[in-house]
Amino acid sequence: MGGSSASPCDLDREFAPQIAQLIATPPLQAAQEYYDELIQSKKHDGIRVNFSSKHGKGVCANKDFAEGDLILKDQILVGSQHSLNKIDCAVCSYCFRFIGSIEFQIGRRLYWQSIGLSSDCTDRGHCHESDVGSSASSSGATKENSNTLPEEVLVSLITGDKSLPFTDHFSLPQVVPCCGCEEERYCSQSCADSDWETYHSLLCTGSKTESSRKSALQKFVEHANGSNDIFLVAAKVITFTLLRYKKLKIQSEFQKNTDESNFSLLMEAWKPISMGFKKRWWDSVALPEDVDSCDEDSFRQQIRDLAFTSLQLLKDAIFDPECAPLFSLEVYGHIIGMFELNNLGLVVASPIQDYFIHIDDLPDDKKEEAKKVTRPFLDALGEDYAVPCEGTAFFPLQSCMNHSCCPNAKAFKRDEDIDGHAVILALKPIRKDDEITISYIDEDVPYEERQAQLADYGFICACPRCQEEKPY
Ligand SMILES: C[S@@+](CC[C@H](N)C(=O)[O-])C[C@H]1O[C@@H](n2cnc3c(N)ncnc32)[C@H](O)[C@@H]1O
Repeated sequence: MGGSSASPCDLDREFAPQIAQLIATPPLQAAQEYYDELIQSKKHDGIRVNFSSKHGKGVCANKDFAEGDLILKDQILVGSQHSLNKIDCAVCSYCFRFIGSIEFQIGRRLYWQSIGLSSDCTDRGHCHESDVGSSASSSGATKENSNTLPEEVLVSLITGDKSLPFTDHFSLPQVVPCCGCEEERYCSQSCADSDWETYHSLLCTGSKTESSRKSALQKFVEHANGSNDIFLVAAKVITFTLLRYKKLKIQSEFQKNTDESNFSLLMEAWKPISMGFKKRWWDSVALPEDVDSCDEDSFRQQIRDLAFTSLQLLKDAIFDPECAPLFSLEVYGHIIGMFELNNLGLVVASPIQDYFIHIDDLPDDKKEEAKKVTRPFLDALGEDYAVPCEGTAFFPLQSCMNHSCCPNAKAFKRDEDIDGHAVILALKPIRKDDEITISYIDEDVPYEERQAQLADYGFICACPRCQEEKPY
């Protein structure tokens, strides 16, 4: 679609040349320098980022890897837990580690479940820890009680008054609340400070925030929660850039305050994001199966309108005239497109699973005793008793890895990987200079299905396996 109807956003016209620079693929040399520096600063000496005319960026091995070797632990640049997943998992909003205690995790999940809020419920406007114990406040309840545990038992798990056996083997970091709002919680003061400095000071809806911004932010969040929570992570990209811009501005105080010098600071602040592979969201998203191809234009127009509504709400809250091009629909669409196209799932396994496995593995006498206490909780949690933390994140190096249906590496969390870092392990021996590939999809399905899934990423796979299995 793109060009078939004019953008509803005035900024798209007013700042067209600046926007073109923001969304352009960075020059090869600048990109190479950026990745070389990043790899050096993070000491990922086993890899390098290469550029080819065929698939753009790709990651190559800088040394031999044996099967099972760790290739890379890639730190999130910008990420966010899915809104609905917040009901199931309490994690640090900065590093995505599980926090509190096993009792806290189990208690809050069963509590929300008991009052009808669960991750398959669509109204999640009221899930604050401060509501615990006052179920009348949860007007969003939509589900029958699915466990029979008394509310006071659940509340005492959350408050720490009740403990479960053997949880001391699974201690989690204490909850450090955001100094402003009830939404964000951390595993340490240092994560709280980093989040504040990097994104959250502009997105906090708490007491430190001026009331007009607060209500605008609340409207933005409500719209994202009711439509697509990818807007929340897109907003974080914008605040990440704005806050970097402000820091650079302070550092370069001696420079002239012209539009030109401000824009070059904005380009510098945007640099880590500029490296991500991007396309306009509404142009690149695959047409859902239930949308007829003759309705494609109107489908794409609807997505663009949805993004525009979200952007307007975000602008009401945090618009900064010095960084106006960043608030254009064109840039917003490319940021969202970056998350859609980069295979950027964030997953952290729940410690609840390890806890119940531990109970099951106890010697018989201890096991019986412990199970008498834990069984009702396990039964109430049901089949999905250990939902992992899930979200969307931009990993600067993992996002340079190309896809193969016969990959030589895999994103895989080991027992010790308890935060949001992406962990890439070798699936087979990899020789120095080989390209490192991962699979963006479930590769254990037939050729046609794989190609259909890869349509979401905007390419047709021609890896050795696909060439072999391609029907003539
Ligand atoms: C996560 S990025 C990978 C890095 C990308 N090559 C770049 O230049 O930034 C995903 C995009 O890379 C391209 N890509 C990845 N694997 C590919 C493959 N096997 N064949 C063709 N294009 C591929 C597609 O355009 C895809 O949407």
